[in-house]
Amino acid sequence: MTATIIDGKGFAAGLRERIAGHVAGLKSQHGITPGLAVVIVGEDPASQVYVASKARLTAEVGMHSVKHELPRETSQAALLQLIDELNRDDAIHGILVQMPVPDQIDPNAVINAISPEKDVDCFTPANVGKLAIGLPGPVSCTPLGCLMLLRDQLGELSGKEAVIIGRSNLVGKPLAQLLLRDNCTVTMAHSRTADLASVVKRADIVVAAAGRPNMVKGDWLKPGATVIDVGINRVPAPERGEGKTRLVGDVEFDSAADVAGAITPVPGGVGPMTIACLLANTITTASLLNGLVPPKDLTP
Ligand SMILES: Nc1nc2c(c(=O)[nH]1)N[C@@H](CN(C=O)c1ccc(C(=O)N[C@@H](CCC(=O)O)C(=O)O)cc1)CN2
Repeated sequence: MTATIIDGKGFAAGLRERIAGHVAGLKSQHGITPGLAVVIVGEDPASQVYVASKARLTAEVGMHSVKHELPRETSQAALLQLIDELNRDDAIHGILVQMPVPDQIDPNAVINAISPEKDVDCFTPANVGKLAIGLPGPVSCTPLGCLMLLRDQLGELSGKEAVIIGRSNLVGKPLAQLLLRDNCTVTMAHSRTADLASVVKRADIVVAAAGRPNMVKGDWLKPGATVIDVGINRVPAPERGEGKTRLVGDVEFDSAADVAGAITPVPGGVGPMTIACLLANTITTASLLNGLVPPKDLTP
């Protein structure tokens, strides 16, 4: 293995320390305690873990942290009613509804119910539009985390060839906007891209966000490429015992690490950045809601 391992977990810890400093500043200089409400509907085990971490880390940086756990059978109307209350609650500056939601709830109805001013996921059409044209506002959490890691690793991104595999609203599309802003030449690849391996081969930056375990192989990569693996896939791990599982990314780590210049691991890469950037966005929305300029180090 020759690649540098990008320590997303460590970077996220440092980012949370800086965020704690900004929280202290907002409290002491402006009397504002940023508040984040996280909402989960149902008992999906992975979502429960993520939501518990979000609530705990929100409190750890000194913010007001609220968690709403609703039963699986909650109606859409009941969820929209809660969102409406949170929209009107002055102690809350950020609202996050954990995705996915159960089938009886339309995710678009949920997203559209959240006030764009408190939309810390950057899911609402208003904020997606602001991101596209570069206006201040929250930035999609996982893409912002990827951008921070890339800037930290490479310094200047201008002129780099970036290939993003996956065109989701959550990761692929917003990350393309951010990399374009940093003057990368961006190619969006997806399940219908012809000869994906040769498209990836020309990239200085490869972002794998396809949701397919171990899809990107080492021999697809340009030597020295920087690889950001957004995939979080739980696969069987019989070597650990019967019924055991382990997490893998969308990149075949061992073969990729022999060719790449730098690579994020799974776990410990992009995942922890997603939650740290959620906290960063809460500082951004708390600042904007109070007529303040958000801290430069938390925004793209
Ligand atoms: N409303 C939202 N829902 C979802 C989002 C989101 O950004 N907003 N993203 C994903 C899940 N996600 C955050 O909610 C998330 C995924 C993974 C991690 C993380 O830290 N992963 C660890 C491994 C954890 C494990 O052992 O399972 C890692 O990669 O090191 C954080 C957040 C879907 N829903």
